[in-house]
Amino acid sequence: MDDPVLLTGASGRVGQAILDGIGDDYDWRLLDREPPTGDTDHEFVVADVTDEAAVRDAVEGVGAIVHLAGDPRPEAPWESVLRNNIDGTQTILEAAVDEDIERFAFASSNHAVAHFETDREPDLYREHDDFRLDGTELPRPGNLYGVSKASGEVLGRYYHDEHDLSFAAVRIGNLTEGHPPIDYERGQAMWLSPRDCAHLFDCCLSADYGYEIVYGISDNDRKYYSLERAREVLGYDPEDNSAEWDGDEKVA
Ligand SMILES: NC(=O)C1=CN([C@@H]2O[C@H](COP(=O)(O)OP(=O)(O)OC[C@H]3O[C@@H](n4cnc5c(N)ncnc54)[C@H](O)[C@@H]3O)[C@@H](O)[C@H]2O)C=CC1
Ligand SMILES: O=C1O[C@H](COP(=O)(O)O)[C@@H](O)[C@H](O)[C@H]1O
Repeated sequence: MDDPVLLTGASGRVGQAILDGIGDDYDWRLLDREPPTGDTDHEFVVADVTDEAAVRDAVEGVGAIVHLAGDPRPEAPWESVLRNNIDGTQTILEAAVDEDIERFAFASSNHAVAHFETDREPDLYREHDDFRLDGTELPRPGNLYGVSKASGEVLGRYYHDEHDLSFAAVRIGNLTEGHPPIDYERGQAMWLSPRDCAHLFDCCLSADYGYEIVYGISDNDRKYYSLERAREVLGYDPEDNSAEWDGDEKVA
């Protein structure tokens, strides 16, 4: 990718994991509504993703977009997810197709499919259980935040079908600063390490695809999300496994 890549929500946890991992590999244009707290090596746009004029300026000249900006709280109220997550995503997508960008990677979430866990927990969190979601299932959100993430996936489907935009939704599990403790079974099953996160979004920026929904977790022994589609289409090859960690400590 020779053209700049726009990274929205760049100041957050996922944005920082991506920049820590592949910050030197692309010409980044960062966007966040909060100004950077320290020095940054990259161009930084302070803007809200619902501000259409600012978004159009930010998208000008970029070849791809990694769209992370939004309200990440599972308990976020409707007003917030409607504005920040749904309207913000539509604003960026509309600008993206007008700019004819090549690839669009979207931070979706495990919360878009949380109700598949209902009636299956805790068994599905355990190694012996072979239940897997593979990205072909319809959403079953567990909260309004999950509804907003499912809406982002559907918006991507529309912009792909209508405008031929390459769109990859990554249903991120749980990228935590301190790794989930070994006895938090759900967290262990959903863990995405910072380096696997950076690698996965790198794949989204380099692979050829049309419309994809993939799961964003590490290669955990416990899992109920399949990694097959991410491996096959994007070339995702995760290095980490939550079973080898307890909190910040490597135990295997
Ligand atoms: N951290 C995780 O484990 C997971 C994160 N995600 C998704 O990944 C994305 C990033 O999440 P985190 O980095 O964890 O959240 P975060 O809260 O650390 O970062 C989000 C960033 O987006 C910015 N932002 C929020 N609304 C904005 C707006 N309207 N305009 C411009 N900037 C805005 C915030 O200022 C913040 O810097 C979110 O969309 C979240 O839903 C999905 C699943 C799991
Ligand atoms: O989508 C998200 O999911 C992670 C994990 O959620 P949890 O409810 O299983 O802990 C969450 O940490 C993150 O804030 C959210 O954006």
